[in-house]
Amino acid sequence: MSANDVVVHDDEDILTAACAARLVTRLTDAQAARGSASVVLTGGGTGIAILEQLRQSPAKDAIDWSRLDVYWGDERFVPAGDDERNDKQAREALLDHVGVDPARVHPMAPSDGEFGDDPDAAAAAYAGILAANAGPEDGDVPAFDVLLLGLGGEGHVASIFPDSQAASEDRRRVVAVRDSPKPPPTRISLTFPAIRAAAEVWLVTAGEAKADAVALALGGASELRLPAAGARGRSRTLWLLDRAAASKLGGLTGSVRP
Ligand SMILES: O=C(O)[C@H](O)[C@@H](O)[C@H](O)[C@H](O)COP(=O)(O)O
Repeated sequence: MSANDVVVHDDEDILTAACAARLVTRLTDAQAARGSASVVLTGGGTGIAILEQLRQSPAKDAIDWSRLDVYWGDERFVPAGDDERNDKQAREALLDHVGVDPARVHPMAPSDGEFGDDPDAAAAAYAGILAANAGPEDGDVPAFDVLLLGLGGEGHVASIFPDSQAASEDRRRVVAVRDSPKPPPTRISLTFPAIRAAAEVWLVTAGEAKADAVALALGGASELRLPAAGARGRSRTLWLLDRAAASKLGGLTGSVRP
């Protein structure tokens, strides 16, 4: 497992702008090397702010959007047009404004879609989409170039909440989540085995309300109690924080191996 690299920025605006700039570099490098790239998006205020920063950046035109696969790490299981949908928010913030290939944008199913109100069927279908897009050496999940995660104050990532079934799932790559403590209650989420298929995992968060979770995760908390601790990329795990979120790290930045 990769060590945790920690980078701290002054405030949330600089954090999200710098993260958007990193995405340009990471995705253009992957496209130069292999012809295409893949990214896994997250919901939440910080995750969507990164996409807005990217939309506003002239450097976004360096990405060949038609050769990018877009996935989601989790989704709120609500109807297609609902403003709560992570994919709707991502489209409004960025995807509707760039030349993505609709066939390469892979949203999780809504609650009024082909699987009706059955999140287990929708989760299983998404696992099928991941498997269908995995390369010959990838197993059943693509080796995503970068997987973005926001962070909850109690340490959740994607829709993997503390002490939940999703946090201890070691077989299925995508699961339905019910009774989520963060509304809406029903969600679909990648599990740790799917998250860890990514080459790089970037945990991006801002604000004092996240400081305890950041310090505990980087201090070696268990992934069952504090799911952020279990989110690791194969070659890199990068924590991108603002000063407030990093305020309980005791100045610890750089490479941290709990
Ligand atoms: O759909 C969601 O709600 C998320 O994907 C969730 O994991 C989110 O990223 C965190 O809760 C952080 O959200 P904030 O950035 O708004 O704090």
